[in-house]
Amino acid sequence: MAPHNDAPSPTGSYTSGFNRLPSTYHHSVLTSGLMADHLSTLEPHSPLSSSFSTSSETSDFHTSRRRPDGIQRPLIPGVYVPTLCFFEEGTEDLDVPTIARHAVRLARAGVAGIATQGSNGEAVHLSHSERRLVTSTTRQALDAAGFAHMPVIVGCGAQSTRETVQLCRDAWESGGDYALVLPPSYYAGLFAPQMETVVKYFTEVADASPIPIIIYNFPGAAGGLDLSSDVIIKLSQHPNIVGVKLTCGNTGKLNRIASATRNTKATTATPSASDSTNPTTTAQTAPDFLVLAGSADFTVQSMVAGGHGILAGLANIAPRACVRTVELCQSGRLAEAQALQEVVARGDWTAIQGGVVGSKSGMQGWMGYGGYARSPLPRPTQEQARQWKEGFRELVMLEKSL
Ligand SMILES: N[C@@H](CC=O)C(=O)O
Repeated sequence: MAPHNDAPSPTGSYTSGFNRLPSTYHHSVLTSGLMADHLSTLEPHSPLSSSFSTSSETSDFHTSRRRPDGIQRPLIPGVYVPTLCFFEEGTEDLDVPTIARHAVRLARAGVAGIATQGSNGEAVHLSHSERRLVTSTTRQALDAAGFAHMPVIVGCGAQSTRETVQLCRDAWESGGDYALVLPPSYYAGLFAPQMETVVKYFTEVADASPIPIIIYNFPGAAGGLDLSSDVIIKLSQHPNIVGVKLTCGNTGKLNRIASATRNTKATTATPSASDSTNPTTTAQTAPDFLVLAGSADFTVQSMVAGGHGILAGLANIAPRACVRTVELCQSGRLAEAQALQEVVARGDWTAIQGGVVGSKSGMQGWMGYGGYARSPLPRPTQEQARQWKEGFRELVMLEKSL
């Protein structure tokens, strides 16, 4: 394998506010059965103000949010998996049964939630209608397997505010509960200084989105754009911005964000009684603002720094190892967590170097499914496939032992 540095990059790693909707959108959604094209309802928004809401607006945000299916899915601490997307080998069409099966496998392993169309989900390779199909397939598969309580996060970042809002609306209509939003970066050189353009973008998206926003800070996938703790803390005050995924790997930043956003409000997950396979045996507290590490290789560091878990691609391959590492941290057994973390971090180095190509190849080698990324990403040679499989060996052995 070619040498890489340790900086996360999409080339190597792959990688409700329902009550806050513009009134015309409320009306449009409620009268259209949720299925109409809502582009015509886009409206200009108020200019950015220094604070977003009063405490009374935010105090019952989680409990006031309602899905069309009536189920609330708070973001509890734990492991969230940005799922790989699967394609038929010859046609590169979506492999819908495998998408469904994979989501259920992860849910049964004890993860807290699923994220479609993250970097591992090849969002940039999918049309809008394919994105909707992946999300609705995931939602339906989880429901059918008894995981109706499990939140689905949907990657919705795009280069314009308009398209991002549309993707958020598509995500909501497809069954998504939260939108993971990477800032636009193609025209970053033209942005106003001091991140004003980025703050305005997130504010307008959050104002218009029918589902809450999770900020995705991944400089390697955003032309180097790295949101500071000041910017993220400011955005966290918006009632429809409820979390952050930090793939920047900056645990100092994570610590500042976790401490500034802690305990402004709390709610609890209340799994449905009919959810017979729900692994959550007791109600868990959902933080006001969910702070997640964006890679599995700094899970323990993040938990010690006040984080709530991870949203990490490696959990596609080793969900139990990731869940166990988080659980050990939660129960204060840090030496045991660290022992697992070392194996997880070594496995993640293979995932970081191989990205979606290497992760799919390793999954194919160990689990018998995975296939290939969409063209033009290369298909590994036999020798490369052997190397990707070998790179995950130690981690897969750990996974099988749990
Ligand atoms: N390394 C990351 C890449 C994306 O954020 C991951 O594990 O998902």
